[in-house]
Amino acid sequence: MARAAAVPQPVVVVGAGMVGSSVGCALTEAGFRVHLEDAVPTHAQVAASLGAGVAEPADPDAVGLVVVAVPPRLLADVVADALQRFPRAVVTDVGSVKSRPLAELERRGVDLGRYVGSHPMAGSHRAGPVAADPFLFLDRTWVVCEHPSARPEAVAAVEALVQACRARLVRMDPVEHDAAVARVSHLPHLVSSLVAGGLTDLPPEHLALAGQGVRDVTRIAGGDPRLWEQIVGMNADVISVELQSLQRRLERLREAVESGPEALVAWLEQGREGTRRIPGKHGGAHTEWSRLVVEIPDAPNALGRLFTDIGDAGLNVEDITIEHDPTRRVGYLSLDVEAEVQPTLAALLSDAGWSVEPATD
Ligand SMILES: NC(=O)c1ccc[n+]([C@@H]2O[C@H](COP(=O)([O-])OP(=O)(O)OC[C@H]3O[C@@H](n4cnc5c(N)ncnc54)[C@H](O)[C@@H]3O)[C@@H](O)[C@H]2O)c1
Ligand SMILES: O=C(O)C(=O)C[C@]1(C(=O)O)C=C[C@@H](O)C=C1
Repeated sequence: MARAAAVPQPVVVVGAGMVGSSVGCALTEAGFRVHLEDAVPTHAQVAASLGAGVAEPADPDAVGLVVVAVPPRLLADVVADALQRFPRAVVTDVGSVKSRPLAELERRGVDLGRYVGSHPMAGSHRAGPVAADPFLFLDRTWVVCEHPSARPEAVAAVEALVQACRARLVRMDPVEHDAAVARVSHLPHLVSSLVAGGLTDLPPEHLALAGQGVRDVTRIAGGDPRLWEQIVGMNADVISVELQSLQRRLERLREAVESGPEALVAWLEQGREGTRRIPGKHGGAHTEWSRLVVEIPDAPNALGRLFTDIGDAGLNVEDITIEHDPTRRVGYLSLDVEAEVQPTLAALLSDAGWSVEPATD
């Protein structure tokens, strides 16, 4: 694989959890030397065993780049410590909030010439090194938050990191970043938690009716509460204003529900318009895929045979998800494809003996 220019090596990742290990895997895959550190030594060892780098310490004077991937409230401490321990290294962090850690470092009078914060807009509700994914950042947005004291070579090194992880670089000032993520990441998480929390007192026979809709709305609520408390707490001022605005909109929504179809349709239209304004996951225009669901029998190599048949069809599959039916010994593979491709792929897979259904969700 081609090596991206100018990531200063070796790289140290401090915090070998989900994001840190994924950075380690992506950089190792791209040919860079990575050393892993974690307050919990087994995390660094597990990450190393998954291909994220080595768990041995680096020579501090030789280190070119440090990527800090610890929980948000620890960012300022760990960044300050890294700037001291690695005297020649550029230091970045991947924290979900950018203004508060920077302000804290400035307040302490730390020389920030070698520090530039950043934030990959890719993640998961899973935590720890076992969730490491070398492709986590592929074509995803990664924000680099320059600040007035940052040296140009430090900015260039962090931008090279983004490139090496094959992400899409976006430059943004830390305050604007925090305002943007409050609306596109933090508020959605809180609303997801609110909806999911409302399910806890439902009787099992009502929960048995749960379809894909509630699963889509609540997936992110499965994230680590200790991590999300820190993300939300570090951006609380902005999020508080967002919540007040949500509260007013909820009140108007209630009035619309009570007042009849016209007003409610306007709300639902606006919601649909919002979904269309979200760019595709990989930065392209929003696309509505058509979905096919294929039943996978509980038989040796069934999945392997299915992938071979999909490959033989020669058609582009945009996304896949696999689910298991706990009551029958089968799984379901959902294939997202362009609408015009769906009937052809359905016919080819049916001809190959698969049970195929179109899906509307
Ligand atoms: N979860 C996401 O989807 C996501 C996405 C982008 C960015 N982030 C940000 O990335 C950072 C890490 O999040 P994560 O999801 O990887 O969490 P995680 O819990 O999977 O990993 C955090 C790791 O940091 C380690 N750690 C804690 N204190 C430490 C210290 N003082 N020194 C060294 N290691 C220490 C923990 O042991 C753990 O292995 C957070 O700042 C988060 O805001 C998270
Ligand atoms: O995919 C998820 O599970 C996420 O929540 C990832 C997500 C987000 O997109 O909001 C969450 C927090 C991070 O700071 C960046 C990315």
